[in-house]
Amino acid sequence: MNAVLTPEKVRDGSKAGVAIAARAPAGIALVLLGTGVVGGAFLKLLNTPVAAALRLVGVANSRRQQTAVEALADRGLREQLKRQGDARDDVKLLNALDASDAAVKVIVDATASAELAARHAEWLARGYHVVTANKSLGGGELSGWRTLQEALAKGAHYGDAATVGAGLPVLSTLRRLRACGDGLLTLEGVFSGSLSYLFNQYDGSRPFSALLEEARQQGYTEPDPRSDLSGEDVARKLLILARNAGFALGTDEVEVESLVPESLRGLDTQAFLARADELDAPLAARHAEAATRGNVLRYLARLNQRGHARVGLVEVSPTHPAARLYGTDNQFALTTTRYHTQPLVIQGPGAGPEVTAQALLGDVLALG
Ligand SMILES: NC(=O)C1=CN([C@@H]2O[C@H](COP(=O)(O)OP(=O)(O)OC[C@H]3O[C@@H](n4cnc5c(N)ncnc54)[C@H](OP(=O)(O)O)[C@@H]3O)[C@@H](O)[C@H]2O)C=CC1
Ligand SMILES: N[C@@H](CC=O)C(=O)O
Repeated sequence: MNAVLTPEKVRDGSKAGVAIAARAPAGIALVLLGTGVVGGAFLKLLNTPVAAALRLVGVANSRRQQTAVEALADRGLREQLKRQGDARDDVKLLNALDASDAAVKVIVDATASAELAARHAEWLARGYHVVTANKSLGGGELSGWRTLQEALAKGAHYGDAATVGAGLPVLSTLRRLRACGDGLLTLEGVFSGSLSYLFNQYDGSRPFSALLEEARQQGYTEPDPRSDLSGEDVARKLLILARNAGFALGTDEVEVESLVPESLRGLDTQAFLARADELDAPLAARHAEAATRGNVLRYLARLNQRGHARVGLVEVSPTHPAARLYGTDNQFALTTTRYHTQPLVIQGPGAGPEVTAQALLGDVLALG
């Protein structure tokens, strides 16, 4: 993420929402669910020339929504929505999409809501396209994944580039290899931008919780950072990749190591954040232990050839590829039937508002 677009600036809405709706003609009409870190950055992109053929006809946060043309064109749309707008009502929001004369109608999900993700397949079946940063369907229960596949088999489009690597070309590569008859053998790497940011920097000199707060401020973490620290978000990405490679894994088939102590698990998000310093001592001990052997800690995801999947904290030597990452770098090493001597490696920033919003925009534009 660059220095200009902090979540605070995204959250204050001053940078987003400039005359988005008032342009014509629109080839693609869309509604946006979620105006947080990613949704706010997406609104900014809608104001750039590449989005000229897109028409925003509705936008919603968790409490309010807006479908009025003048309001959607307001410079401070995102901020305005915090104070005013209609009560949340998906039916009314989708009516706005139906009322549009655009040939292509898209629902963009920039939330982390499992309830909304559970509706993706239904929306696809009704003829809308769905573009999502929300991993809860693709990386959730296998039954949901199967329902999604049924909807896709009928020709609907599901833009999910943002769900893995914040838009790094991982899913597209995997699908392309598969379409060419190449099979995934193993998959390994760092699939979390926030955990990468944390462990790339953590050397024991600053409390882990201070780094976590930095990651949160930069917009790298999930709305509740325990989704990252628990390994849940990494497990979702591993499931999305594995399923796209043909491994129909259930959520209970991924071994997940959580970094969240038992005492911090049952709290609401604010209470957890207030006690985040309780993460410090256990991680300092893990770090010191690894350091005695000259090693470092990295949170890795692995899928082996037998379909065994694990995500967790691993001690690696400083020469390990995952030990040489920077910032929010993700790393995906794909060993396949044709890339078997050396893996195909995809690496780059794997979290942050701008790259993630760009992944959403790319998926929307691909529908045109
Ligand atoms: N941050 C990143 O780097 C990346 C994030 N993602 C994914 O993007 C998604 C959003 O993340 P992020 O922007 O960081 O999260 P935020 O918490 O910043 O934003 C979430 C937004 O979703 C809104 N929301 C929640 N429930 C609903 C609902 N039922 N209807 C409409 N809006 C709702 C929230 O509303 P309110 O404002 O009222 O709280 C908020 O505006 C997550 O699924 C995340 O995994 C994916 C790749 C990278
Ligand atoms: N919280 C996630 C954001 C992208 O999915 C991460 O840290 O990778």
